[in-house]
Amino acid sequence: MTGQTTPLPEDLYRRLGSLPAANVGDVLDRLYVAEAAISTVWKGAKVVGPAFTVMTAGGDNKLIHEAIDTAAPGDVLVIDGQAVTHRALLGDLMGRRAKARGLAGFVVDGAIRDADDLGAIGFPTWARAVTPAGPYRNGPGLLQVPVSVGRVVVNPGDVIVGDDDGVTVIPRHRLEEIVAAAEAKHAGEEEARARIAAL
Ligand SMILES: O=C([O-])CC(=O)C(=O)O
Ligand SMILES: [Mg+2]
Repeated sequence: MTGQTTPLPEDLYRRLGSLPAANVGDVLDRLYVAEAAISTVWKGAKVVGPAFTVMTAGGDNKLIHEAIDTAAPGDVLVIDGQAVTHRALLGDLMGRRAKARGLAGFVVDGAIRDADDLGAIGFPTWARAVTPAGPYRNGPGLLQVPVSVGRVVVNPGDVIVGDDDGVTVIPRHRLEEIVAAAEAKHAGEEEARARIAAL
């Protein structure tokens, strides 16, 4: 199955782009937040976009190459690498191809390499580990199936919100409700900041 993801309504990109992943997680009852090991490989990365999912055998990136070629602009590749960290599933060359295709970022339950170069090209990437050891490219793997990343189930089209704190996953059918609730939560925190500053 390689079905295309549905882009988000434009205003939701803007609204989610100004919300911390933490506040989005808060209004999901603090569930749907990838465990801490799934962390940004360069500081300042931020992503919002629909998940294009990849399940791959540990240490093998054959299906990630296919995903880079077939995902839609704006998609976040969410890669279930079985939490294997002794081989990097991708690096800056794949990041450059993904960026050239207009993809929005990588979230990898596995390892990556070339972390500094991914930062230099500004391609948002979260991963469990960084290692210089390269991948194999034999398969197997699957595209656009439910996957697990950082102990959270991600379905194709779920909405990924990633920042310096980590990655939160919004189930697609709850998108509008969760964005509105997270905005209220964020506004409440901004008020608290102002109150504290005035003490
Ligand atoms: O060699 C690979 O398959 C992964 C890699 O380092 C790159 O994409 O730069
Ligand atoms: Mg490389």
